[in-house]
Amino acid sequence: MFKIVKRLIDWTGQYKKRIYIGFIYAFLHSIFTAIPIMLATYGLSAVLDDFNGKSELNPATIWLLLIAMIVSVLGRFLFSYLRAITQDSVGYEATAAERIRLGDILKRVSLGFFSQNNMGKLSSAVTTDLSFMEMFATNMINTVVNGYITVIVLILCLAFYCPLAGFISLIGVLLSALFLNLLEKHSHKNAPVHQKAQDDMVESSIEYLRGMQVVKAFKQDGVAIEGIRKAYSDSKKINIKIEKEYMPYNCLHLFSLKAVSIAVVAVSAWLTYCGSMDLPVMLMMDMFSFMIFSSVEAMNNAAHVLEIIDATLSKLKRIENANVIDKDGQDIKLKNADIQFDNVSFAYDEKPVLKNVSFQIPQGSTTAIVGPSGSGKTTICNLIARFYDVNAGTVSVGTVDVRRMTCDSLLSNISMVFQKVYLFYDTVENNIRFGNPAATHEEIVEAAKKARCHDFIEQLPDGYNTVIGEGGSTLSGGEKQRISIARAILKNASIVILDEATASIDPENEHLIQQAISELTVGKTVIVIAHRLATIEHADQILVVDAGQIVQQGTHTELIQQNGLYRRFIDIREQAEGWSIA
Ligand SMILES: Nc1ncnc2c1ncn2[C@@H]1O[C@H](COP(=O)(O)OP(=O)(O)OP(=O)(O)O)[C@@H](O)[C@H]1O
Repeated sequence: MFKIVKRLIDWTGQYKKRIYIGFIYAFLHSIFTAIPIMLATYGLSAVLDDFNGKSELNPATIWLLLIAMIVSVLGRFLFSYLRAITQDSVGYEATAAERIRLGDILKRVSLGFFSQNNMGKLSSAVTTDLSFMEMFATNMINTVVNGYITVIVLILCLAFYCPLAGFISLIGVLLSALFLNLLEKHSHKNAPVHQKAQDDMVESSIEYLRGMQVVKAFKQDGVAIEGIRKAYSDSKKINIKIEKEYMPYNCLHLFSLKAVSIAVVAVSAWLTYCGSMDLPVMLMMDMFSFMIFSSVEAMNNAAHVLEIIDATLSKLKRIENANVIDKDGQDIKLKNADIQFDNVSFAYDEKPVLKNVSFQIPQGSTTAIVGPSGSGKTTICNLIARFYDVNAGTVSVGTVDVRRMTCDSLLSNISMVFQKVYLFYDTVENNIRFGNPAATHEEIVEAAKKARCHDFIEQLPDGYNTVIGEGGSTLSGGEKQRISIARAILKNASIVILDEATASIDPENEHLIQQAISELTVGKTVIVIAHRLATIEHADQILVVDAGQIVQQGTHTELIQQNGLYRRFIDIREQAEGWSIA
């Protein structure tokens, strides 16, 4: 238990000092808890001695005792308050710091990390797991450490009056610690199972909500909800099993404490009966015996919760230890926006995708990438942005190997417009500002005008302050696309990577999107995964990708004359668009 508490204290990092100062306040609080009882005992003895004629009671002594009792009760509240304000907010602060740390790490890992780690696990780590830490981290430190500080102080006070009672109490605490240890062993075994059930529940719920459109369209709610039902039922079964296993040790722990309380009462009564203990001291012992263990009684929950915290800390550590791809990277200011692939080979895990790919893209030119589905077009773009690291060869941007740069410094040179646009649950203005957090309202409006979205934004109920549904659910596909272009325009990066929409967009929307793209790409180095004939035809260079290799490279005029994949591709596109090249 103390090992986990130590781990928890280390986790609080820069706030550790406040936890230790809190322990001092907890110690003083315990002393001030014992003092009023001891003063009351002294007062009662003095009253009884006076009553029995042994010694005369001085009224000043009574007043002094009363004042001392008031001071010690006030002291008790003061130190309780000081401990709370010093320790209790540490959980919130350490959790906030951990959230920022994880966010920063997840931003810098390879995208492959997200395929290897399921979303349920990652989502519950940054949501439920950290909320759990937020609520229980300092609470548990307080329960365990401050609880034992209190019990030790009270046992010492007890031993001062009656060493035998102090010794019995110590045995009680040791016995309870033994049962807590057994309880902990069970919780240790169950904590990862409990956590997995929790992750499965989060993952199946996310999956169900994400796939709601498909569920509705195919009327398959029964099939879709099957996974959730199983996850919820497994979690229920595991929690009941944990509870059942926990009960016997919990009962033994509480029984040992209660039995010792009764033993202390019995010993003090017997000693009083034999004449070796005064009546007031016996009353004090009885009082102590019922309050001495209250701080240790709650340890059963702490032992169980600490095991879950231990498993959570291990999970957070695994994420923190994820391979950050730019840990040796430097902030480099690029001299130009040339892009170069030298013999690049790349595989997703074991699956080879690109083989010895080499090409050059001069600054300010437009390169169209075409090829069959699954040939590796998106992968090439992902490697320019270093979403993954190459297995062999070099990707250079501005003549610098991308591995020499930090992700932030590389990506500050690149704007990406994806087919699948993601908008955040936030205002339209903040969604556009994502391209440049320092942008003013006027700059945002300017970018929105260039991206042809100003007019429809003005029509929204709160204009630029309208909150967009999660993922952009309250906007049309074309509107979302133009907002993402406005973001890219605002970023004003020298390299633009575009994935042209394949889904059919109505002519009006397509026209507006093309105008927005023209505004975005003017004077930039452009790499476009092209589907429209007009884009392909006007490109300075076309890369034809097939099965992870560049099979043809040149301008439209050069490639159309060759009897290769490009010619066949153009024939198909012409038929699809109803075009004909003379
Ligand atoms: N994250 C991933 N993990 C494993 N394999 C992947 C991953 N992403 C893509 N692939 C595989 O790599 C290959 C190339 O994919 P890529 O997305 O680059 O093709 P593409 O040419 O852009 O296809 P499309 O035109 O259909 O978008 C495909 O076989 C695909 O299944």
